[in-house]
Amino acid sequence: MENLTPMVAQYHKIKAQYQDCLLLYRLGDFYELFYEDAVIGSKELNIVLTKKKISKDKDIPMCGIPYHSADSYITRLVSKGYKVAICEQLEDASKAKGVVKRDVIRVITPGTYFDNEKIKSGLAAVYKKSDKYAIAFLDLATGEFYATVLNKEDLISFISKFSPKEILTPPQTDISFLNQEYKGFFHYSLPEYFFEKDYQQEFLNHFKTKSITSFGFNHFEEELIIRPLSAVFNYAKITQKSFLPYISPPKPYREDKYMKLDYSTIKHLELVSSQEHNPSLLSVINKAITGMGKRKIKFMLLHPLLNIQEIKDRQDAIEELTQNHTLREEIRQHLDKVYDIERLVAKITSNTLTPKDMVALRESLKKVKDIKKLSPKSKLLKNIVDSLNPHTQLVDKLERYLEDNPPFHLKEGGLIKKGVDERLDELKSLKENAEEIIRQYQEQEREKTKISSLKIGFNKVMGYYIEITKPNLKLVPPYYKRKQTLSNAERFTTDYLQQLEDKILSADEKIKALEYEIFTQVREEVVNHSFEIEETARLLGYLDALAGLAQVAVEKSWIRPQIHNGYHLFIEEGYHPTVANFSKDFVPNSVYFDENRFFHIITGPNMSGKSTYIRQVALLTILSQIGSFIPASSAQISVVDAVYTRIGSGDNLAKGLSTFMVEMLEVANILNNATKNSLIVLDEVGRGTSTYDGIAIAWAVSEYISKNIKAKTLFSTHYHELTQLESQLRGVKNFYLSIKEDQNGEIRFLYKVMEGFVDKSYGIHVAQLAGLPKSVIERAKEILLDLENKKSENKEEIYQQLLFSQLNQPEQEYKSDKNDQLLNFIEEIDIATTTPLQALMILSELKNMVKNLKS
Ligand SMILES: Nc1ncnc2c1ncn2[C@@H]1O[C@H](COP(=O)(O)OP(=O)(O)OP(=O)(O)O)[C@@H](O)[C@H]1O
Repeated sequence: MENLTPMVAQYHKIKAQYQDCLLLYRLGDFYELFYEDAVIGSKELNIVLTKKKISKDKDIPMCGIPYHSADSYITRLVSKGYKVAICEQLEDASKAKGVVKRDVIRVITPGTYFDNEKIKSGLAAVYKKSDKYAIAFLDLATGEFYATVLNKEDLISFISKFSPKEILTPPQTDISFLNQEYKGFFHYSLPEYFFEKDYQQEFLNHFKTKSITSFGFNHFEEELIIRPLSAVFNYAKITQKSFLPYISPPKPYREDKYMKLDYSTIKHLELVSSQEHNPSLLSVINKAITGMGKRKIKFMLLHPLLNIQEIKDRQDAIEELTQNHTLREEIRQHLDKVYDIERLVAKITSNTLTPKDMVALRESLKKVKDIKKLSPKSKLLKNIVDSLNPHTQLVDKLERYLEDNPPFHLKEGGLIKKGVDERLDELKSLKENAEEIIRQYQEQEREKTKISSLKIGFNKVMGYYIEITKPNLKLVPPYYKRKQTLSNAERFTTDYLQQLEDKILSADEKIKALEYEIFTQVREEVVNHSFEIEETARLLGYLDALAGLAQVAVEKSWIRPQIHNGYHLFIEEGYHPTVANFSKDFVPNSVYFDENRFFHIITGPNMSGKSTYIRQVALLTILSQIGSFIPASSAQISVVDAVYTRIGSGDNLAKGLSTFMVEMLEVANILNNATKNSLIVLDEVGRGTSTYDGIAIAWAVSEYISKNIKAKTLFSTHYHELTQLESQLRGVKNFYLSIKEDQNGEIRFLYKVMEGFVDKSYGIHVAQLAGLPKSVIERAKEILLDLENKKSENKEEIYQQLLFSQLNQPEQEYKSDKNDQLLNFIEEIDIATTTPLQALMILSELKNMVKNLKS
């Protein structure tokens, strides 16, 4: 290597250990980036790229960010997926001999950046064995730590529910399928050894256990699950170094406890995030007050329960809170003073805290005592309140020790109250009373010396001194030591004054150091209670979530659905929880599923409310199974094991798959996985291809579900032809969204679901609503009228023939007489009685026939 200055040589040595990171190298008040890092930094942060001279004829690229505002720059880099290594000066630059000692004190990565509340953290490790994926998820900010083994589909859904920012795998593990579904994470590979024996041992040692079965994991999955667990844990430990927050033992994630909600269902039903201006369901029901409560409601929404008793326990709790206003209000008022304890624990244990965080923790824990005074009756609420730990001793100590209004910085003093430490009190009183003490000493010396003009003064150069005017010099006692001679006076000091001066001048520094020491001891004590405090945070979060759901129920007059294990599912006069929120005129609708009517075909013109209705049923079922009340007049909900949806959305192209392919993949997933206890919501399946293919697929899918799966299904469609299934298949029932047509042919949407179907499309009306030019609409109306006025007897026949010729006819036969067929087909068309939709289908078939003929 060329002749490098000692500092550049040090840089190279450190950088070599952090090759995959941008190295922020501390130089005085700046973090500097060099070489390639500087080029990247200046581009990504939009800061000037400069040069640093490292030898007579060599410059290297350099850019710098000020130490005091580094956070915002680091946030930007990390959000873009860079890992940032923070290299600090480890000694006082002014006292260093040679180049200042430096080292990396922490590596900040997208998944481990837990100390910025505006950015979501979350780290996952995935280990693949044959077709199984062991996954561990760790959020350093909130302490969530889960692990499980999943198949590919469930892995996608897990990732979308927990949304980790960083996913770690051994090299060559392909998880690109995740990226196709769920964006928003960075994938890094870790060396194989992170998943192997030594690291596993490190992990077990940390938790002082011999096996992860002690955390509740199954013995037969142990060998697999420990791999991502130890990888994720050791990665956090290695990157965070001494800033690693407290990590509680991992918990098994039991997906079989919860209703299955796959990624597309979560997305299509807009459970936690929505497109455009629609609100998500979460935003409507999330009336929790604390961070813990808000996170708990999100978890509950993404994990509806299957166990009836558990659901009922939640319902009982929410019911009590809706009926007992005082109880609800008191809980919420207490929680209003509770900070995000989980985040506070992370900050305190990782030593990234400010003194204010410690006070915030104290104030939050103090509220537990008040909450424990409440006496709810329902089992779950009682359990929560009884299990809450008031942390009496710790709170007392924090109360006795911590000042109520400490400064922002740890080393500025002002942290510890009086009465905690004698030395500290003495120092403080010395500092506060310095003037008085000096005045008293001056008084004392005046009396002793009989010099009434004796004066004690202070300046920065001399410190404290006793000033005696020239005429009085003869009275100066022998223990006075001369310090300075002025023209008309002399200045002295005494041993006592010297001691006082030392004490007073060093008191401030000593106070700060002593306060910091005491504060650190108190912090240690909090760290030792981390596990119990996190448990308290979780219980408060649960209480907050239940009180929040009760608040929604009261504000919106929602009712308690009856939950049962049978098959039927009735919702009377249900509302869509998010759409109805914004529309005063929302029309309620009912749904009624039982063994004889479980497959509902919903027809109706565009914009008549089909999609809203079928989503509403799914959302109300999900809400019921999280234990929430729902917007309806009454409801009986059978526990469903999964909600599947096939609802078109515009963002599929990003996956590189055609819309139709995505549609079919989703349908395949449903047909392969749904059971009789599932709820399936299909919105216009088959629309993405030619009309005939579409009808054929929709028809066959309906047959398959109603004959083989028998799941409760809502199928909205524009293919009126499907309504014929009602007479052919058991369980199939037709419904339509009604509209009203006045004498002038104007229509009004009534949004009411009725039994049966209407064989009219109203396409022109919707076109009119959409703002097509008036002349086009008028002309279309004329043509339609003309067509409708003429009748045909064999219209249905032709149509049936058209429909089934493709479904039933052997291909060979079809080809042999295609010429004749085409001619017959055209001859048999009765234009007068063909509806616009049928006309379109006929046109499409004609095109197909001509294409066939040509080929
Ligand atoms: N029950 C209701 N009461 C009042 N307004 C409703 C109701 N249901 C739906 N709407 C309103 O009607 C509009 C259209 O609803 P929706 O998208 O469900 O219709 P659609 O029949 O599925 O339409 P398309 O067939 O074009 O997809 C929405 O903007 C919605 O706000």
